[in-house]
Amino acid sequence: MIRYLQSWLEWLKSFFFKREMELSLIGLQNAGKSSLVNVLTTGQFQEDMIPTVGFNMKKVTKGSVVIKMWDLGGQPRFRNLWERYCRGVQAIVYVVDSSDLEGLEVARSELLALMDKPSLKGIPLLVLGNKNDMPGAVKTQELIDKLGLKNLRDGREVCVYSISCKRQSNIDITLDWLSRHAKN
Ligand SMILES: Nc1nc2c(ncn2[C@@H]2O[C@H](COP(=O)(O)OP(=O)(O)OP(=O)(O)O)[C@@H](O)[C@H]2O)c(=O)[nH]1
Ligand SMILES: [Mg+2]
Repeated sequence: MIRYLQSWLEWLKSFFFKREMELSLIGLQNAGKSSLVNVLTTGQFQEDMIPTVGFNMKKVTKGSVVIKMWDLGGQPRFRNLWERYCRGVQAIVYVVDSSDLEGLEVARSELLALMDKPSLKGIPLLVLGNKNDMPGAVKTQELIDKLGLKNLRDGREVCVYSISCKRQSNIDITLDWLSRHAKN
């Protein structure tokens, strides 16, 4: 009876007291940022996506947490926006196409340059190796090495997951990680 009452109170609390978090999704063009936003907000994956021009904003609610997501364009001409949209967020989500070996080199240099900005010091980083459904996609450990993530762990929380928006694999742990980083 007490357990029932406790869970009911939890539910009531989550209904009335929502916490908000803001995050930015960045990464090269074609990595799957907008696909991830779609999967998180609608549960649907689409093959035919339109490249993001500038940025979009979407919200998703997980329990008592409202997650506000800035989805940035990854083409070279939009990358100068990344820093501005990462300032002050609770988490930065860096999406890479883990099946694009040539792209990983550029993904690495863009990420390291961004993480070097003093304005983004200490902001937790979640790296998502997307498209793990593709043949030849690199595994988590290889992604850590190829992106030079060990160099970033100094004073910043860094987490890496291998995901697929298409197969919707590891989307649940991604959402859990995000909601854990909401401000109290
Ligand atoms: N096989 C596979 N394809 C995916 C996956 N996620 C996304 N894609 C495809 O990758 C392409 C690019 O996806 P987007 O979500 O538009 O990529 P983006 O990172 O938002 O690209 P920009 O907006 O240009 O920065 C689309 O054709 C998607 O269908 C995945 O997990 N597996
Ligand atoms: Mg996009």
